[in-house]
Amino acid sequence: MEQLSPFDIVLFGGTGDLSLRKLLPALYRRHRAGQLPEDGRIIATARTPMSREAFLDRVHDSYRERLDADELNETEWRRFAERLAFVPVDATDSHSYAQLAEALAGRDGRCRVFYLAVAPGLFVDICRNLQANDLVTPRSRVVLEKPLGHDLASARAISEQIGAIFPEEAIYRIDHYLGKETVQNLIALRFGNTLFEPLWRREWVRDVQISVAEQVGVAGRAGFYDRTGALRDMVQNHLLQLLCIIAMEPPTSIEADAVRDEKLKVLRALTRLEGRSALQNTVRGQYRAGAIGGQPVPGYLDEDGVDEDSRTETFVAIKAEIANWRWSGVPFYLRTGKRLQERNAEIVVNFREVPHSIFDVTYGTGLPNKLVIQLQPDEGLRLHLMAKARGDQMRLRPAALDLDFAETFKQRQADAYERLLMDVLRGRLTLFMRRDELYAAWEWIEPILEAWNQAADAPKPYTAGTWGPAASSALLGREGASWHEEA
Ligand SMILES: NC(=O)C1=CN([C@@H]2O[C@H](COP(=O)(O)OP(=O)(O)OC[C@H]3O[C@@H](n4cnc5c(N)ncnc54)[C@H](OP(=O)(O)O)[C@@H]3O)[C@@H](O)[C@H]2O)C=CC1
Ligand SMILES: O=C1O[C@H](COP(=O)(O)O)[C@@H](O)[C@H](O)[C@H]1O
Repeated sequence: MEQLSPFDIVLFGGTGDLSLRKLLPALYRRHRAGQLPEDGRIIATARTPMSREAFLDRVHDSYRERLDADELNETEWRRFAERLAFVPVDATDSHSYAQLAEALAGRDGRCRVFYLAVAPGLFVDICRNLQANDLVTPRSRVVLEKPLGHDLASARAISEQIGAIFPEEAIYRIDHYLGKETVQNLIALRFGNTLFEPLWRREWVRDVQISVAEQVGVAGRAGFYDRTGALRDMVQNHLLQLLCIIAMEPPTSIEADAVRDEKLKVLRALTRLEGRSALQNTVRGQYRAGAIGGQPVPGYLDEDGVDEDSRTETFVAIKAEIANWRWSGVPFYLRTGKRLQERNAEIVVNFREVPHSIFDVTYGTGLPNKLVIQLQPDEGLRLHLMAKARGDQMRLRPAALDLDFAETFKQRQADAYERLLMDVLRGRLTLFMRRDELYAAWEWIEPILEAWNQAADAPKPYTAGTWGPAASSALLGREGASWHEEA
């Protein structure tokens, strides 16, 4: 295991939901695994003043709530707590950085990470105030949480202002989907094997489906979500990044820019959906009251903090196309939504039918060959094939080759944030978005948003606990396809 050099992580938003639920548990787990150097420190900041003891109590309480009993070892917790400090900072007030400057004094030579787990409206203020207080050292890095902007103009404004303070190679734009183990396995599958590459193209692939279904609703973030919607919250970042990994050309190496160059080409090759074509190739939905797992759930418009006339989409389905030699004419269907029937994220590559069948009878429906890459809740790969059914007749039936990662590797599955935080500390940018990728993603998303804004209709209602509006199935149905739904 590569040794990390001593570091100081300054966690802005250190008392927020993301820090308590994801970031601080991720750091604790890596501490427990012995992967953090002795002198790695974490300085949490937030606007509300509190003592270090009160902060530690809050973190400990949240660990008790969230970590498995066997993970929260009290001796390890006490050792981990020695790394933690708390300093109140009002991000918008340059004078309030004095105490932080004191905590960092004499530590300029160490790796310094500013993790901005705060609303993006504070990003520029924080970076400017860090600079004004001489806290940005040559070994500093800044981690930016999503959403990076609300549209192309705001993404550019944030990026340019932060880019005036931190060089591009010190900016880590997080997309936690890239930290998911299966997404990296997809890179391994594509570029560590010769098997798939000859088939990975328009001649053999009928369509690709990328689907991220959630059972949760707005989960206490209604204020943010109602201004954002599913297209900005999930498609602009997570789904487009998955699409890039699936569709990109083989990079020359696993180095950051080699991979990011290829992802950028995919984003730039996406056929623009605007005006009528945006309306024809997308479906927007909004959930109504229903039931999930037998429990009644309210409709979106009844959620606390949601405008009663809201037209915000909680579901999106899109037929996208990539205009290049490899993928021309292959639909990439994207789908994501809240309050759907199951929590399930998967990528399905549907291969074409055999050009001529020599068999009289086939069992099963759908295409005979598909590769299903399961991201969550379980991680795995399943290759669907046709095989002969037992018996005297030559009858085919579907069969599958299964690779269950948990079973195969028998190691604890690391949370995406663990991997990404370690990459920040190691200075590895491969799994982070570059500025031009961010712009290219917004350039594709923006015309869709404009078309929706100009459309007279509202998002199509769907009942919570279903797979979204009927129009989502119709989007594929009109081309003789259907969403992959495995029993
Ligand atoms: N929560 C999640 O699951 C995810 C969140 N994100 C992104 O991460 C960021 C943080 O989200 P989340 O943790 O949910 O937000 P929360 O509202 O839970 O937390 C916000 C944090 O920011 C601090 N803060 C707010 N204003 C200031 C200020 N003026 N100066 C200093 N600190 C301030 C708050 O401290 P105080 O209360 O003392 O003001 C609090 O610690 C957002 O950009 C969000 O979009 C991204 C993906 C998932
Ligand atoms: O970024 C976000 O992601 C989560 C879904 O992440 P997952 O790892 O649980 O699949 C989503 O719920 C949230 O709205 C969005 O901001």
